[in-house]
Amino acid sequence: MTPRKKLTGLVAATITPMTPDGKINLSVIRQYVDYLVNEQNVKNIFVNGTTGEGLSLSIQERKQLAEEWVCQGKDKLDHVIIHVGALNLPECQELARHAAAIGAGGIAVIAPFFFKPTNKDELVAFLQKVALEAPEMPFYYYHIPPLTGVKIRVEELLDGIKAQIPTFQGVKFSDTDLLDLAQCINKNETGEFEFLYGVDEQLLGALAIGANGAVGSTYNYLGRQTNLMLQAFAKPDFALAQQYQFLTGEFLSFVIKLGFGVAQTKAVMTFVSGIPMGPPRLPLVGASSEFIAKAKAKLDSIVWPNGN
Ligand SMILES: CC(=O)N[C@H](C=O)[C@@H](O)[C@H](O)[C@H](O)CO
Ligand SMILES: CC(=O)C(=O)O
Repeated sequence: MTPRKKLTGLVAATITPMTPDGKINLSVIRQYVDYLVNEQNVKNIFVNGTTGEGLSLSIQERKQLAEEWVCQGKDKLDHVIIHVGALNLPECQELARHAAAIGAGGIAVIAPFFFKPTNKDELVAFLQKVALEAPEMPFYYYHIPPLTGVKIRVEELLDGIKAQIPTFQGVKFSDTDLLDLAQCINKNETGEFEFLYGVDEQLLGALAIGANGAVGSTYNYLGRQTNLMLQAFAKPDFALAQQYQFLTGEFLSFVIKLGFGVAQTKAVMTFVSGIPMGPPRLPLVGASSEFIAKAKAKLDSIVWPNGN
């Protein structure tokens, strides 16, 4: 495998822009890439995941999106990771081969969540079959038990993983179990793997435990401020880092009380960036105008440290 730049810092879980009549809207992706790089200082993306409604898209749509993101991200983005998870193995494998063919920077796979793996060996067997289809691509396991219901601890999964999945590169860890994360990081003594945290509300806690970076939906529109939190943490200026986490948390706890998911994320990104993200796809339904007005007023009311 060719040497690659380590994946650290922020990764935006991209939204899938849609037209008012519900088709994927590739035409704004170029602008979206420029916005992330220039306005949010975010140079890594995670495509077709939860935020991207990846599991609500057809295989054809997922391929078109992956191609467009890779193409528009060329020479602008550092890492383009494509989520290729699905409920059936042949589709995962097809998407993995496709990601490799178009020159993506890595692939990620969620645990299948209709028929679920019941133990580590079953999960690894599934992941291995996908990884083998893209033998040159860094492979990430996407751990998101609140959505998959697959609660197999990542720490357990890591044992002997390299022997089974030689391309294994790390985990997108979207769970609040910081004990599991800590034990993963403790096992990763040589630093060969990357642990990217996925609960944006408590990233600072995960950084203290040793997470290498973060993948999340909020880095689409709060990437700039979260980058300042990462800088403050690295300095270290913990008081300043806490200020940023408290303030992003203030916004998130406000919108979570109103009901917050991918549909609302699309609306927030639309008013913050000015790029039309369009409606979500059923079963998700669009955010109400009341939600949008309240969320916008809340975000506008936040006073960031040093005016940043
Ligand atoms: C369930 C879900 O979508 N999780 C995202 C990433 O994994 C997060 O980025 C959240 O959207 C974010 O933490 C806001 O709750
Ligand atoms: C949030 C996240 O990482 C995803 O959309 O998959």
